[in-house]
Amino acid sequence: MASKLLRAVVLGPPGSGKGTVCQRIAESFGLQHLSSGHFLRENIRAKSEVGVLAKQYLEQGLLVPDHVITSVMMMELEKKQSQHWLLDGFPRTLVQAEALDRICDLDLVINLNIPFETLKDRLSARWIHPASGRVYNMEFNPPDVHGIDDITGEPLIQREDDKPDAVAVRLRKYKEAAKPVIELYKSRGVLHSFSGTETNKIWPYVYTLVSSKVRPVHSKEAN
Ligand SMILES: Nc1ccn([C@@H]2O[C@H](COP(=O)(O)OP(=O)(O)OP(=O)(O)O)[C@@H](O)[C@H]2O)c(=O)n1
Ligand SMILES: Nc1nc2c(ncn2[C@@H]2O[C@H](COP(=O)(O)OP(=O)(O)O)[C@@H](O)[C@H]2O)c(=O)[nH]1
Repeated sequence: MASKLLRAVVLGPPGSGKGTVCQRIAESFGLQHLSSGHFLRENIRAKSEVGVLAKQYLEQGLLVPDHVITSVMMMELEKKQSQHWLLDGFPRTLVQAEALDRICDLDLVINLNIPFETLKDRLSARWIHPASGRVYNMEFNPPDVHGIDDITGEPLIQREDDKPDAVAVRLRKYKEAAKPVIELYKSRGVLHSFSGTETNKIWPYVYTLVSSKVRPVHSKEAN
């Protein structure tokens, strides 16, 4: 199998399971999972310059300006040059995709196609542990103790932008912005789309696809 470092992206609307799928890929293949939303929320908590600027956009379910998120991601990617990585939530627009093009050639783009009603239901039941970015769902993967993070014992919160009004705006904006990005990757032959309402059913196909590019951490072959 090629030893080239994997450069992969997971695309999909809010609630489509990007974070869930990326976490599984990261664990199974030892890849770095880089979530743009998580970096932005960390900056907001730290009240950094980027965080202060980004806060107003996230609260309204809007995208932060391209140059802001691009500079955050380029800084993070620079630190990970010698590792396999997987991007979650970036690129979100054609301008962001073009910026990413300037620093790497993508090997794989995974596109999650999930019905609108399913997205709305999932987001209203999503709870997160803000410090780590761990994601729970009151039906799909509830915490051991209601409202409490399994690992740290700290309280879980619901994101402001998971409230119904913000969700509708986010989903509409996603469609508009993502269309040219999906077209670009399709035209390059790197796009792989997966449709369905359950992550557990999509996951085996994603696993097989990623296995064709990187060796799983726990496979017999790897031991
Ligand atoms: N390239 C990006 C990525 C994220 N965001 C902002 O960060 C928020 C949260 O991003 P993320 O965690 O990726 O969330 P969504 O995909 O919107 O939802 P999710 O966790 O639900 O993927 C977005 O709504 C948006 O305001 C952005 O402006 N530009
Ligand atoms: N009911 C259900 N919830 C899921 C499924 N897959 C993921 N989730 C939950 O749906 C929410 C959105 O998933 P997440 O991975 O955060 O999606 P993202 O917004 O695309 O990153 C989270 O609360 C997940 O725990 C699934 O197959 N069924």
